[in-house]
Amino acid sequence: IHILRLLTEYGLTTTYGIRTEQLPRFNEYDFIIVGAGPGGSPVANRLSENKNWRILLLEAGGPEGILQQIPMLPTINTKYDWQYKYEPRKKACLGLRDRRCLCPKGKSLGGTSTINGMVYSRGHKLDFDIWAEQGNYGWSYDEVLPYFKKSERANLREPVDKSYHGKNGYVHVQNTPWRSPMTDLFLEAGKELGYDIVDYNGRQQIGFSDNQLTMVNGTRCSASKAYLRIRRSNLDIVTEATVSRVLIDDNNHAYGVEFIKNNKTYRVNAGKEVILSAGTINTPQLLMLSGIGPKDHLDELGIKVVKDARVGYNLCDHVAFIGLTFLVNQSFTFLQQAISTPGAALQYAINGTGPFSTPFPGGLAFTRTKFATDARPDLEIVLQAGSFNVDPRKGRARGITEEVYDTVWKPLEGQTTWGIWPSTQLARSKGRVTLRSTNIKDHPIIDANLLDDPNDLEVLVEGVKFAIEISKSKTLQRYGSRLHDIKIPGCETLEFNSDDYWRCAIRQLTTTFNHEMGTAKMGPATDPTAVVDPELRVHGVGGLRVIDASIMPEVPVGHLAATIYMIAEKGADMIKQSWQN
Ligand SMILES: Cc1cc2nc3c(=O)[nH]c(=O)nc-3n(C[C@H](O)[C@H](O)[C@H](O)COP(=O)(O)OP(=O)(O)OC[C@H]3O[C@@H](n4cnc5c(N)ncnc54)[C@H](O)[C@@H]3O)c2cc1C
Repeated sequence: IHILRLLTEYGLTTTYGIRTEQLPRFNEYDFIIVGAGPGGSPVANRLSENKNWRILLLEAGGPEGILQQIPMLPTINTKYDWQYKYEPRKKACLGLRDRRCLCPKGKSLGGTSTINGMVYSRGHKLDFDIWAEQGNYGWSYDEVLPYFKKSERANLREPVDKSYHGKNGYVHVQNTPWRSPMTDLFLEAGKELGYDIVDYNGRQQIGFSDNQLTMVNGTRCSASKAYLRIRRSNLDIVTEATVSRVLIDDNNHAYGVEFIKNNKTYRVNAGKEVILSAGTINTPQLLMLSGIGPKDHLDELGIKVVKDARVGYNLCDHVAFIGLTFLVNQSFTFLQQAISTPGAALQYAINGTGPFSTPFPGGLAFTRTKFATDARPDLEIVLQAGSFNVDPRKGRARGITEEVYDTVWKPLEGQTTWGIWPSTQLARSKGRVTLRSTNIKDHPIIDANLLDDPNDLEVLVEGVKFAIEISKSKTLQRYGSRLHDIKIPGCETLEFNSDDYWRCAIRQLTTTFNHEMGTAKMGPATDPTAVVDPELRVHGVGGLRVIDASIMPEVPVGHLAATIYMIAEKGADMIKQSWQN
C-alpha cells in the first residue's frame, strides 16, 4: 500500500535513507559543498564516486518531510521554506500583501526542489548556444545535451522524442499518473489553434503539452531523493548547518568554511575546493559576506574586500500574471472540494494515483509573440485547471490579499473555473540581491525590479490575449467558457479587456515562477560583469566554484531545475577533470 511505503520511507525515520552526521567527522575534506538543492546534491554524489576523495555537504535545512512527498500538498510558507519576499516596487506586485511578491526558497535536503511545481522543462537550444557565443566554452546546446540526458531517468507517455531523453540518470521524470479532463481540452484547443502537441524537451519546444514532472511512483522526486540516497563512506552530509562565510587566505585562495549549528560556530577545511550551491539568493549572500562582491556595497557594510565583483546583479526571473480566470458551465475541472474526498485520499493511499499525485493539474504551451526576436518562444502559458476560488490557499500563498480575493474570486465560490498563468520567458528586467547586514541570519534584500522593461509587460498582455483565444476555441465553447469580468481592484476606471486594463491588472497581480537566477553570472575574464568563469570558478579567487542557478548568464526558456541538474552534472565533470590533470 502506497501510504505505508511513504510512511516507512519518510515518516518513521528521520533521514529517509540518507546518511547524515551530526557534525563533520574530519577537520579537513577534499571538497566542501554548501547547499543540497539541484545544484549541490548531484555534485556531492558525482564527486563521491571517486573513493579517494572525502566530500562534505553542508545544508542549512533539515531532512525533507513526508508532506513534501505528496505532490498535491503545498509546502511553501512552512519551515521548509526560507520565506523570502521581494522589496516593494512601483511597477509590479501592487495588489499583493504589502505590495510584495513572494520568493519561496526550499530549506531542507533537496532545496527548492522539495517545494517546487515539479515541472521538468529544459531551456531552448538557442539559449545555450547564446551562452557559448558569449565566450562560455563548453556550454553550447550540443555540448550540454549529454548532461541533461545524464541526469534524467525518463519514463514518459507519448509524444516523446526518445533520443533527447536519458534513461539511466538519477532524476525520475514522468507524467502525472492522474490527468485532469481539463488538460485534454487544453490540448485539443491547442490543436484547433494550429499548434502541435509536443515533447517540449525534445525536437520542438513550441506547442502544447501535458506536464513532464520530476516524480516517481506518485511521489515527488527531489534533488536529495534522486542523488543523496547513497551510502558512501567518503560522503558526509550535515544538516541544520548554516554556512556563514567562506574562509579565504591572503593569496585569495578559499581553504574552508565557517558554519553555525545549534548556535555554535565551527570551521572546517577544504584541501581542494569549496563549492557554493546555496541558490540564487544565498550564494551571492555568502560570496558577499566572504568579501567577494561590489566594493562600494561591501565598504558600506565594513566587509574587507577580497575581490571586487558584480555579485548579486543580473537577477532575473520568468515574470507572470495570476489574475486571469475563466468560467465554464460544466463541472469538468479540478474542484478542490471534489478531490478532497475520502475517495481521492484513499486512492492515493492505496495506489499512489488520483488527484493527490499531481502538483497542479494542468498543461503548458510555449509560443512566440509578435515581440519575439529570434527562434525562441518568448511566452509560456501554464494551465490551471481551477482558479483561486477553487482553492483560496493557493491565492494566499501567492500573496493575494483578502480584499482582492473577496472582490474577484469569492463571488465565484462553488462555480467551475479554469485559469491560465502567462509568463514572459526571455524577461529583460534585471534586479539585484544585496546584503541587509553582515549577519547571515538576516534575509538579503531582493529587489527583483519586475516589469521594469516594458517588453516584459507587453509579452504578458499578448499572453492574456492568447489565453482568451483558447477560451474562444470551439472545444471550450462547448462548455460555455467565458472570461470572468469582475475588475481587479486598482484597475476599476479602465475599460475591461482593453490593453490598458490588462497592463494595469498585470502590474497588480504579478507573480514569478520563482526561477530566480543569474546573481553570480558565468562569463569569460574579459566580461567585467562575470563572477565565475566558464568552468564555474570564481574569477580572482582560487579553490572556489559556484554550481547552482546563480551562474546562468542569461535567462533560458522554460522551468529551471532541469537546467540546474545539467549544470551540476557538467560542473562535477569539470571538477573531476581539473583534478585529474
Ligand atoms: C514555488 C516554486 C515552484 C517552482 N516550480 C518549479 C517547477 O515546476 N519546475 C522547475 O524546474 N523549477 C521550479 N522552481 C524553481 C526550482 O525549484 C529552483 O530553481 C531550483 O531548485 C534551484 O536550485 P538551486 O540548487 O540553485 O537552489 P536551491 O534549490 O534553492 O538549493 C539551495 C540549497 O542551499 C541551502 N542553503 C542556502 N543557504 C545556505 C547556507 N548559508 N548554508 C547551508 N546551506 C544553505 C538551502 O537551504 C537549499 O537547500 C520553483 C520554485 C518555487 C519556489
